Amino acid sequence: MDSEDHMEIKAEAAVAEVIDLTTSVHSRFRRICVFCGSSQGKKKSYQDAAVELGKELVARNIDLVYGGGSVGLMGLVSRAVYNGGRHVIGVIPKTLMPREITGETVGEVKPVADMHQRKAEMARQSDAFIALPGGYGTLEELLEVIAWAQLGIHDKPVGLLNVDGYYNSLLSFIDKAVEEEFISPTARNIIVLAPTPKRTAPEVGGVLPDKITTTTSFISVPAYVCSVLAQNINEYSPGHEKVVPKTKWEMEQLSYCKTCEIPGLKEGTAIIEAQRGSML
Ligand SMILES: C/C(=C\CNc1ncnc2c1ncn2[C@@H]1O[C@H](COP(=O)(O)O)[C@@H](O)[C@H]1O)CO
Repeated sequence: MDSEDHMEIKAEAAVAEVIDLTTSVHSRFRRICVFCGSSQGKKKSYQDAAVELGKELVARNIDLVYGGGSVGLMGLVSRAVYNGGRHVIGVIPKTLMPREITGETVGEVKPVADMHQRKAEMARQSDAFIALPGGYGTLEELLEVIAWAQLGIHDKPVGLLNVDGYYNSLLSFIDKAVEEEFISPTARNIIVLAPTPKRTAPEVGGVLPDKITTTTSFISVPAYVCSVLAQNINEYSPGHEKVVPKTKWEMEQLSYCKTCEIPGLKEGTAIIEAQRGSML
């Protein structure tokens, strides 16, 4: 047995131990919203991470909120949670509902009018967010919940599962924005953690780092990373300053009456969306 094999066995034992420990951990979250690709991505590690994240949620008795459908990583994570016996809520805009677009959704389907409502509903339903690799849709969803956290619209943790360094360039960009003083250093920490699973980490051999940082290296075992991610978002408390307190959003969210179903209101009249702030 060469030293690499030996290392791998040690790491697998460590993973087993971590999973064992975490299955008995009770999360403060009941539901987590996962943003991820409607495609599966090129590397198997992306797909493995989706399945492992789903299993980790099950192990922690956490239900899933996601964008509905069975395509890509969305399908993998939702089936892993559903097959593990947890509740799955898929929030789908009516226009995406035809089966040939999204595939067969497992669990509960919440139809919504459009993409804006979908994001609001996914946020309302969840206690935390985790992004896996994905494309434009995932990026948009991820950046919106980060921006909302910065503004104080919600104070829910946002986790990033940086599988195989997929998000390294985004993280470098964010670091650049901090350096150039467009993002405050404290707002940088809205992203709870960014593990980089990499098969290069003898230092991991059975030892759990307290916190994962962007530079932490990992043996490429998504289960381990998912487990630590779940633990770290569980411990998150917002450290950044809030521009507008949540209570103010609750008071001042405006929307415009489109259907005019409210007696005495003219179509297009601004109304206070009383529910919205309290939903988030
Ligand atoms: C256009 C494609 C598939 C369409 N099917 C989708 N079904 C449900 N939700 C979707 C779909 N495509 C995008 N989404 C949402 O965006 C996120 C993923 O987008 P990405 O661009 O693939 O990262 C996902 O979280 C959904 O909310 C074929 O791609």
